[in-house]
Amino acid sequence: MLKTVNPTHTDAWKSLQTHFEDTKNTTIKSLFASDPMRAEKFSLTFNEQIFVDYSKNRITSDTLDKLQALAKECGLSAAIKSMFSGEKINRTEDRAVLHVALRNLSNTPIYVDGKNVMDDVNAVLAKMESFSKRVISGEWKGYTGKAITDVVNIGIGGSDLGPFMVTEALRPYKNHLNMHFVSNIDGTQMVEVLKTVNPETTLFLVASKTFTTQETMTNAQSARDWLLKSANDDTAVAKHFVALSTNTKEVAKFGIDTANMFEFWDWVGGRYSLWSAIGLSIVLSIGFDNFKQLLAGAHDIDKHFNQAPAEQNIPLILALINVWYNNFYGAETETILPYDQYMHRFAAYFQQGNMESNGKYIDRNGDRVTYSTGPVIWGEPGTNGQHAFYQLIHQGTKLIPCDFIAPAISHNPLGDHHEKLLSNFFAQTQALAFGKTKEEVEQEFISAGKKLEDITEIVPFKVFEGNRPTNSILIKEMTPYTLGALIAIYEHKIFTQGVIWNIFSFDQWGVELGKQLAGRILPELENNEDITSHDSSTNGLINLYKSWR
Ligand SMILES: O=P(O)(O)OC[C@H]1O[C@H](O)[C@@H](O)[C@@H](O)[C@@H]1O
Repeated sequence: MLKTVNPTHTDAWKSLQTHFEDTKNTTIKSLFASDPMRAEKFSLTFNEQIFVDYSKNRITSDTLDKLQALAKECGLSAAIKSMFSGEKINRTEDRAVLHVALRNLSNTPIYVDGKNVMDDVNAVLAKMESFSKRVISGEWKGYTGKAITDVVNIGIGGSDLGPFMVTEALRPYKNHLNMHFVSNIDGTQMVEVLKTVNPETTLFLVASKTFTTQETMTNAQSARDWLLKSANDDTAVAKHFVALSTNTKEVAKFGIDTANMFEFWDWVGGRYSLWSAIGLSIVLSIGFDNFKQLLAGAHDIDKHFNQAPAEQNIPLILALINVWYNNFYGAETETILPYDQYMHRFAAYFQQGNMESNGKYIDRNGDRVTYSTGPVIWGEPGTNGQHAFYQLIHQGTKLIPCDFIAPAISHNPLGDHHEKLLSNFFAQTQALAFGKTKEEVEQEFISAGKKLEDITEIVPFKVFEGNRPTNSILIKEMTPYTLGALIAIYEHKIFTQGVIWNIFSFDQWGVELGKQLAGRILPELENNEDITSHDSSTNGLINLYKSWR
């Protein structure tokens, strides 16, 4: 069972507070100087393929022990058991949280309401496999008898970000099918995609857990109209539209044959759904065997998270380190910085994963929390970020813990590009941790033939105080397996933090109010009447829009 514990009332929290006061002036530099074994002590390897170095943090063994005690007092072990055993831990929606069942390749039974969910999971996987084989081989034909060349995934949020991020990250594994993703209600995105595809050879995947999301339904309707303009025959829809959803009724209502529906279940959260039928675009892009490798990587992390001792548990340690910065140092944000162009959507993916999960101010008792919860997540691929926002990370006034991620082996070994890329990956965490002292700056000037009296004014600007915390995650090669594992590491990090912060990580009520208000405003935009029903700002904006359109 999920215990509800106010983390700030635990003994561990109090002890961490004292520990923080005692150690807050210790620098990463001094921690390295006092322990030649530090990097070895503060790093872990997963399956000889993912190496996590967390030594460049403002932590000691003592810090980690106290953070581990906090996780324990907050009931983490029991919470993990509750999730994996299908308990309804998403209490505000009365649902189990079982993305782990979707990749449970061990096939051990997992029960929800007395039913083993693995039967349904395996049946849908088999359906995805046979369907994808038919599409990839060209056996599945469009309405004029031609094979499919283009796949358009229509979905938003969790029904877009995961599949798009993964298909991009695994581009080296992709087949001949051209993949497109349309999420935005802005007609521009759909129009631009439709310009590049042929109705005779395009397959649309309508991806929506609820099948009621305004953006997705509007985009799907426009795509359907576009197809029928060419096909002139309703039966073409069955050859060009499939649905990925939990809502059979709405799928049928939309006019998609439920035989072409790939089902998933209410115990799959949208932002955790890339492992489900929502991953069909991934399967079509890289083939079922590669998709299974993605599941295998995640499943192996599930086992690791469940079984590895606390001091060797990668998701747990990463979660604890960021609780330390978030709740004791007052850090507000975290960056994810992949040194891999294929992973250009990875930070965006975990922006939803993390911020929709842990962006909550109500605790599990329904009370307002008195401490900071989920951080702001942001990031861009290196080295682009270096030439954009790293200035602030190096010399700004804010503490920004960073995760650096890079593959050791490149899929595109072009000249010395990868060595150059990785030299930046190594250099940045070094610069952030150790900085550059006044003396070092002066020495550099002197070596370049300058006189001390001529440079005193410029010196302060060139000093880097360092002590900026980072994790380095070095991946042997970005494969479906290692990507699956990496995603699952971040998922379990989010879960762990949600347990410590005593919040419900698997609902998302915060997205509802805006939707509700947009629903009220939409009919007001249909005429040219002056609007007076809102506050003066909203009225003014609507009325100006109406006069300008
Ligand atoms: O898959 P759906 O039902 O279309 O939802 C799409 C998105 O809608 C909302 O913004 C939230 O509920 C997200 O978690 C979800 O991913």
